Amino acid sequence: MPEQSPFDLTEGDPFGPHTLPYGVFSTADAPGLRRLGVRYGRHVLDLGALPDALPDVVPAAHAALLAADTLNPLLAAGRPVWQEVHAAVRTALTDPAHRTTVAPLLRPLDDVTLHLPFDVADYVDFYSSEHHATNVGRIFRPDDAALPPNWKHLPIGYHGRAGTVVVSGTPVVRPHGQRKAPADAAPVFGPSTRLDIEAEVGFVVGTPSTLHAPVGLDAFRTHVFGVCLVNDWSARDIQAWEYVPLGPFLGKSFATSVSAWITPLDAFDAARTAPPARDVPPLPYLDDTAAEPGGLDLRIEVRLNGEVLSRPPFAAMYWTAAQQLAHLTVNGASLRTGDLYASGTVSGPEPDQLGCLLELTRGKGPYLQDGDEVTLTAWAPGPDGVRIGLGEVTGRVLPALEDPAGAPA
Ligand SMILES: O=C(O)/C=C/C(=O)CC(=O)CC(=O)O
Ligand SMILES: [Ca+2]
Ligand SMILES: [Mg+2]
Repeated sequence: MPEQSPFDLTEGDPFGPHTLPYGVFSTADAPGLRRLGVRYGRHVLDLGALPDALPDVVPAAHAALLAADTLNPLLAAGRPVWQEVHAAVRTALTDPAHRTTVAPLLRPLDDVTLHLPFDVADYVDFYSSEHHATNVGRIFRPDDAALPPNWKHLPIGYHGRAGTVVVSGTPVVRPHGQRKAPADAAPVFGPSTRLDIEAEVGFVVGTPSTLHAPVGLDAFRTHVFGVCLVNDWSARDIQAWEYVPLGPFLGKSFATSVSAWITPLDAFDAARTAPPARDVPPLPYLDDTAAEPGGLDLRIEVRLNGEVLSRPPFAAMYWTAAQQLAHLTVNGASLRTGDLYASGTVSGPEPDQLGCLLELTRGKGPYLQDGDEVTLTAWAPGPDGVRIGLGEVTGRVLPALEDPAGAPA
């Protein structure tokens, strides 16, 4: 069989010219050298080499951004530059006149190592699925109303730990911590026995904002560069004991996995959809009734050791990413390039649409075992019936370390 050209994508490939996600890669011949890349089919375009190869297509002014070893300089450059770079990449990959020049810059995906694509500044996690919040409320707080009284007035969130955001493929060591079941007399310390996943979608901030200048709903596209997949690993036993009254802490800060590819926001224009009807009118800064549809029709799939566990529908999220950003900054807090905020666990109304094991097993387990591998994938409808792939976020659970907090010798 003749070798297939990297430009001839398989029919229905979700990484065609309408997707073009950005990442960071290295190759075996220079493992210490990280380079920006764009995924095209089963190949990665070496972005750093593009300005020299195609000076008439890529503005020379962008050469330094593209030669960086992380996406942050490109993220910081702002939306007009994102659009210029995108247009140049698309031309490079789709105009047959450039094939001979571009072909040597395409590396087979199987030959590269993918890295965390951006330096994460702040990390925030929301709680914006009504189905998830209702289910978790019933399990964690059976004597209270399932949704707290503030839930339909603001997108609840908490600040997570940016330094432990890891790229897809990074193993996750089972964390140690304190836990105490209601019937226990005292807490015990040890490896989590209720390690869980949370299937989420992440939004990556490019353009920073200034202190005291809230980012309104209409400025979402100015600031948000793109979308990734997130697995917010959660130790339910640690979480249940520690979270009152300040919220999640060590039960979630040990690792948060993100996909290696960040897909530009504009790739999801055909996937925009109206969010569910809000039965409580939001305050003006969150009122999106006059705005462009803020929901996104992303179809997520959760697999445990290869077997499909559920298919959470992102279109069912109550609060949108634009509302989350407006809320995140309404007190005057500023955004930094590389801020990551995640949607919160995505769950739909059906039993096979739940985004975590806590819900899938109604709080009874089983939870993750050592050696288990969890993979989230997703796609969205694109123009003309094509699929926009979000890649995957995968991670395997490694056994807990031996007594990491043992008494000093
Ligand atoms: O309701 C709670 O006490 C806790 C909920 C979560 O663990 C969810 C969380 O991290 C936010 C989310 O992913 O929706
Ligand atoms: Ca979460
Ligand atoms: Mg986490």
